[in-house]
Amino acid sequence: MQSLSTPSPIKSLIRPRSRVTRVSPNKLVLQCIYNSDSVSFQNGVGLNRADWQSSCAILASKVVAQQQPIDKSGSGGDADGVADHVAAVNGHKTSVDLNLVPIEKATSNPNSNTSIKPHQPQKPLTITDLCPAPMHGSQLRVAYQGVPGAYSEAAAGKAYPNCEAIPCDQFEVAFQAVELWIADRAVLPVENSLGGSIHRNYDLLLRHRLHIVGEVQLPVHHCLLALPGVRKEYVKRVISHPQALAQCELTLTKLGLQAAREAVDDTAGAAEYIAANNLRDTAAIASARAAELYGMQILADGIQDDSSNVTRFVMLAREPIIPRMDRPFKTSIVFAHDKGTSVLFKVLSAFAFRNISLTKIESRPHRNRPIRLVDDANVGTAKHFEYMFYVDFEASMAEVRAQNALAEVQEFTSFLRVLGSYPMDMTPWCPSIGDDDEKNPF
Ligand SMILES: O=C(O)C(=O)C[C@]1(C(=O)O)C=C[C@@H](O)C=C1
Repeated sequence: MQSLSTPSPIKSLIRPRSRVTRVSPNKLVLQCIYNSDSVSFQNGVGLNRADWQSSCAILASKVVAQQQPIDKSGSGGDADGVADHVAAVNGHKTSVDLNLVPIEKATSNPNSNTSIKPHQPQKPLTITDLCPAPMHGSQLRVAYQGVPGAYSEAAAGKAYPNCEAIPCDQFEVAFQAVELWIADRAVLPVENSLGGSIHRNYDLLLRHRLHIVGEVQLPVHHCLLALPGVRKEYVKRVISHPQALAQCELTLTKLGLQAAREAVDDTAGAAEYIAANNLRDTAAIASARAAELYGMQILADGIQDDSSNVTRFVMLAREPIIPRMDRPFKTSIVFAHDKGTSVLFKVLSAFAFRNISLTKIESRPHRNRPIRLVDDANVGTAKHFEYMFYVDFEASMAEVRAQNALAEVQEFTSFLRVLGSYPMDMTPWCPSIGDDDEKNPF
């Protein structure tokens, strides 16, 4: 991954949340080259960061004006029959546009670096052209939440080696950066083996229209950082991302720290904050890379409560990938039902009957209708909480059994969306260094 000299993250001033719309490929005017010191747009005009941010806001508002509403007629072209099926289940056949190479627009938009020059020979599209899967190219811009040194930055580098990692100050901004073509992908955490689900990202997956195109699992090895010369006994406060605090809770207690815990936006941001404010009574939980970047010393190494601490990140793109069957795939869906949780057993049985393993199930409040009143003449009125259910299962949407399972699920549910069908992260398991055999599992 290209190393960044600590650029500050994109702030949430980009624009209000994106509507269900799609920016067409010729809106690449929004593509910015984001450097550590200054940012220049494709036309070469140099800008400082403040200019860049306000330019983003202006450009963003232009894009909103130019965006086309989603074609609800179902006439959008999909890459093949499988993608057709996915889109149909999604209930929004809009996203895959075969016109990936805007040939006609080449002459009308000379500034666009994506247009094919008229004299270039035209190569036929191949399966790779249709698949916005990892390009491993140096130009791929990948949005993550946090500042350099955050685990999310490392996850972006693992998912897309040689990418240009773009820091964002909030998860939502990372979604927006992709929707606005400021970034090509976002890499965001969804769950940790100790801390559990990152609920915010589950909610955002539903509110935005990005597609999961991959996953990456990152072993998370935490360090306790303080300014050089600070001893453990001086530490009165430990600050970090809430997930990191949760992942180190037992060890912090064992270290005998008499310190209050305080949550901040990200682990590396905590280190940066201590360094910037010369806080000699405060320590951060963050990575060894954050220590290096912000001139901190490592007071304790490997302080996660379990050496096999791992965070799962999803890779998000504007377009889905075409599901395949030549390697293990996972599919993520979200569904709800008017009649509430009673449908859950039926839905899950659609997978069980086909021998499809579930790898994850999560429920979140149904934002549009959080409470359902159930009247019973004899007993009175009961209030049931309503949920959205998120399920990951081990099959590709290219498999008939997965298509049949989803067809059945669709019958049982009032809402169903396929968030993505994508290759499973099969990288060999390598837990953090350290032996936690003696640690209490509870
Ligand atoms: O704060 C960071 O460094 C992050 O990348 C965020 C985050 C998370 O949200 O879970 C990522 C991995 C670790 O689990 C701890 C924190």
